Amino acid sequence: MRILVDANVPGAEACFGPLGELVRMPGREIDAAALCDIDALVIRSITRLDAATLDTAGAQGMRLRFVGTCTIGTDHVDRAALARHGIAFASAPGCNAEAVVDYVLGSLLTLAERQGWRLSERRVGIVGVGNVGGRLLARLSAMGIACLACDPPRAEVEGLEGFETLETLIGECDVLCLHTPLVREGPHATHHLLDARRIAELAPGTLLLNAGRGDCIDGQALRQRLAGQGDISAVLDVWEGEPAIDPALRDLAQIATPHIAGYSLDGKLRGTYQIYAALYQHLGLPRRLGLADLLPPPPLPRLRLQGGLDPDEALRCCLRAVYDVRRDHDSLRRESRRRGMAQGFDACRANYPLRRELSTLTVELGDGAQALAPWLQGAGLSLA
Ligand SMILES: NC(=O)c1ccc[n+]([C@@H]2O[C@H](COP(=O)([O-])OP(=O)(O)OC[C@H]3O[C@@H](n4cnc5c(N)ncnc54)[C@H](O)[C@@H]3O)[C@@H](O)[C@H]2O)c1
Ligand SMILES: O=C(O)[C@H](O)[C@H](O)COP(=O)(O)O
Repeated sequence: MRILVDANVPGAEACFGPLGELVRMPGREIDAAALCDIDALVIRSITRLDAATLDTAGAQGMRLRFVGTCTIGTDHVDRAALARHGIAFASAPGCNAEAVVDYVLGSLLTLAERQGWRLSERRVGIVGVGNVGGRLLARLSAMGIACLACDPPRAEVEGLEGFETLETLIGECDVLCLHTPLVREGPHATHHLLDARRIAELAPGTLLLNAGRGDCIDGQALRQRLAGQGDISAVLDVWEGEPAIDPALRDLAQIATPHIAGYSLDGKLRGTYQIYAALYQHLGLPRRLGLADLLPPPPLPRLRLQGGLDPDEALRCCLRAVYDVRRDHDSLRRESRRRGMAQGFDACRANYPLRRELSTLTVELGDGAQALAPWLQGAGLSLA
């Protein structure tokens, strides 16, 4: 059996090596020709598998029978075309959701520090309350932070209680976090969900964060609002036109990162493992590995806090000990200036440094720090 795996999929040798010949390729280079002499394909979100690519490969005698994407998002794959060619498909729901929540908390605490506000005093609107948004809602609520949730597809099925409209969130929240998939058609389409009209409605002082998909925001309208009035802030991890993103928007965003919100080692290995499990099931083979076999111990397992820090400062210390979002902002700026936008964007992702999730850190609370326990635990830290 021949398996083609994106070069940016960790744990691939252990998971897929025993099945046969493993071929590695940069995800953006996987095209119809690459699909012709393989039996299984393991990708990430940068490989576009559209009908034209599959039809071209099909006409050349493709024998591909399984495609797995080690990602949450699936908008890069035409699932109907895969089905038409008789190819099984699996994705990795929720695999890196905790990492995205770490990213959101780190970004909010960084802007709180720069702009002089406290996280506990903000009201946060969450748009898209699935694996990512749901975990964000759970962590912020456990910290006692006021949240409003907007998820019309869920509200339709579960009832309106607990859900607000996007207009309410825009009118009432200081922070708006977008965690929606990219859906181009239908009653709940998310393409330009934040369009020019909604961007104009954001109150001065609003912080807009997008870690869903770039096309969920009209980037040109956001750039105009940031450049013109300069009275709102943006944290952007995802962009229209990746990897050749708009340099002006990058410069105007308070935090600008190269689609790495979910890039913890834990999240990536969970994704690999979910696809490993799906492929073995597809082949009717028993699994020999557990996720714990893939995950190394964290480099920083424990930290001790004494009294004296306020809650935001204490959480910032713990978060930055594990993951500092400012590093990713700086590396996008540096690499895109050095190599050009598209190559710099991809270089940051291909050479991404080791990052673990917040939950891998256990915090000991010393004298005077005990009162921080609910806040830190709510944020996702383990307490000794
Ligand atoms: N930046 C990153 O690194 C990163 C990492 C993981 C996921 N993502 C993106 O985030 C998206 C969400 O991830 P998830 O794991 O929470 O997915 P999910 O499918 O578990 O949840 C998505 C939620 O969005 C809701 N939704 C759909 N249309 C909506 C609309 N018009 N308005 C409001 N809500 C709507 C759905 O009902 C669902 O509850 C993914 O599809 C992916 O594109 C990005
Ligand atoms: O959908 C996802 O899971 C994320 O967007 C994913 O982490 C993005 O990483 P990529 O697949 O682009 O390497």
